[in-house]
Amino acid sequence: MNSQVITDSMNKDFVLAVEGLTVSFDGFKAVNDLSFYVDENEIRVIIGPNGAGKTTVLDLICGRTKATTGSIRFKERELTRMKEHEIVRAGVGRKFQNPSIYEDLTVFENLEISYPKGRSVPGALTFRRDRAVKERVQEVAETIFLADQLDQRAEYLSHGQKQWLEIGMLLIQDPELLMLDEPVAGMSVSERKKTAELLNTIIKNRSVIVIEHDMKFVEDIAHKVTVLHQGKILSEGSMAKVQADPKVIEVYLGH
Ligand SMILES: Nc1ncnc2c1ncn2[C@@H]1O[C@H](COP(=O)(O)OP(=O)(O)OP(=O)(O)O)[C@@H](O)[C@H]1O
Repeated sequence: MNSQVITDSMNKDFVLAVEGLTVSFDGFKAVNDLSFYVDENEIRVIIGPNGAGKTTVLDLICGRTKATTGSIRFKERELTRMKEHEIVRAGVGRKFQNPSIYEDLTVFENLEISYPKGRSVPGALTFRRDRAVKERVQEVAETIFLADQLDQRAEYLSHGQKQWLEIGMLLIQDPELLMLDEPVAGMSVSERKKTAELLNTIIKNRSVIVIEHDMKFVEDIAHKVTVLHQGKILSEGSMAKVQADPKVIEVYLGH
């Protein structure tokens, strides 16, 4: 263990601590002895060439794929020993590349059905719960720029709005760690800008991990960038640092 790892792992402020993480598919290590740490209120962007292991890292954190060895600590809990739904309940939200919204429901209904069922409302009377849900839906709709579209069926939203709605469906559960896989793919320039704004707003209460190929967008949001290559960290640090790293230029940015 090098001194950087020792210093990092002793700091209790990390929301997420990934250490020595490896997953082997029939002997092929898609993620290979990976360690990284995410702070509270941090936007971490993971970049790297196709097949670098980016999506597999998110799959491991959310419990969709089981680690072969290593540890994933989220606020003192060991995620590698937990099931996917337990990890969601512990406060980890994950958005996949393709939106999985309900096209035939309205924006309001999509958000409403994502409101956590077990969440207690003071006084727990039905009308109180209904009011709490409504207020929360309204609040989230404003954050995702869809407050004027609450009654619209999701199928009529633009591609970008559908992506925001899915982010809203995760936000309503108030995750402390939100993971997004290529959130601006297929978006217009103005939608990309608004998505950067959205991420910079929601970060106040949580940490976010984003996988992204759009370097302009990465520049707009990343507090720190982790560059993956062949399941390992090739480079890590500020956008300026990784952009100037000859290794990163050689395997990724120069292409
Ligand atoms: N379930 C699996 N079984 C076997 N191999 C897998 C599995 N999941 C991923 N892989 C392999 O692991 C490697 C990493 O894949 P991954 O999807 O994590 O890369 P990525 O960095 O997200 O790439 P991209 O930018 O193309 O999405 C690839 O070679 C992929 O084929």
